[in-house]
Amino acid sequence: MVVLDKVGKTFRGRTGAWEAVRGFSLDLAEGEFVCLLGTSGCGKTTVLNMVAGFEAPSAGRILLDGAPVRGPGAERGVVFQGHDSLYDWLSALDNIAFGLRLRGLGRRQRRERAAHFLGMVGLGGQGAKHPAELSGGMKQRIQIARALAADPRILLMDEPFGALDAMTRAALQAELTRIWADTQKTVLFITHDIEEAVALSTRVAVMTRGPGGTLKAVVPVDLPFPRDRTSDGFMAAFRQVHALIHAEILA
Ligand SMILES: Nc1ncnc2c1ncn2[C@@H]1O[C@H](COP(=O)(O)OP(=O)(O)OP(=O)(O)O)[C@@H](O)[C@H]1O
Repeated sequence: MVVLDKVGKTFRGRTGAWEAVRGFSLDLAEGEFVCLLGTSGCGKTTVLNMVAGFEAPSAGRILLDGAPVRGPGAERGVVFQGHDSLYDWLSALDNIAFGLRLRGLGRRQRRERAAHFLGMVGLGGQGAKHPAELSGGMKQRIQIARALAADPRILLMDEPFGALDAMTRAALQAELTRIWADTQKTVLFITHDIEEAVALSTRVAVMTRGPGGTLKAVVPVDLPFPRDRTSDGFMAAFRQVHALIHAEILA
């Protein structure tokens, strides 16, 4: 479904050129949940932004259903870290419904659809609250609901749970697993957290450290959902990914 073929990205600015990503190749099949893991600054966000169509590769190509990505598109939904992208002056429900206007849905349909996804992220009945009245975890759920309501085939998530406390994070991980199982979306998910990557994904893609970050290894995680984090299989996958990352930290 998504093909990254020897993708590179060099940023050119006042301080000169910076090669963020080099020769990165990875294929995503429909319905897969792939976590992209790597040390800080290795180029994870740059890869995701290129798949999203926010940045153009400087080398290689990115294909979606066989056609080159030329910019953002409705079949790709993006969830960022933090919650700055919510509109403060709109209620939670209206934040979710906002993008649906572009899809030509009537007011009533938009609100019904928004309410459905509000329920899906566990916030049913709280749609009238404004962002200032919501906790960080709730705002993050609204962002996820908004992305899901637009019904993209591909979800691109850049450390969506990075700023959350451990308990909220675990709750949202469980919800995301359930939603993914229900909707069969294809997901590319960035995280720093090895346990999160092993808990959520069907494959963990580990990057080398930057500059010129590239794919180091892919670890398949062939364990049933929801995952038992204390099982031998989970521990074994964790150790495998940990060894790959640790080697990059020491490199
Ligand atoms: N617009 C830009 N202009 C110049 N350099 C950039 C730009 N965006 C990213 N970079 C550089 O590219 C490298 C990779 O950045 P990127 O944000 O992709 O890393 P990351 O792996 O997502 O990091 P983190 O885990 O810390 O968020 C960094 O060295 C960063 O400084």
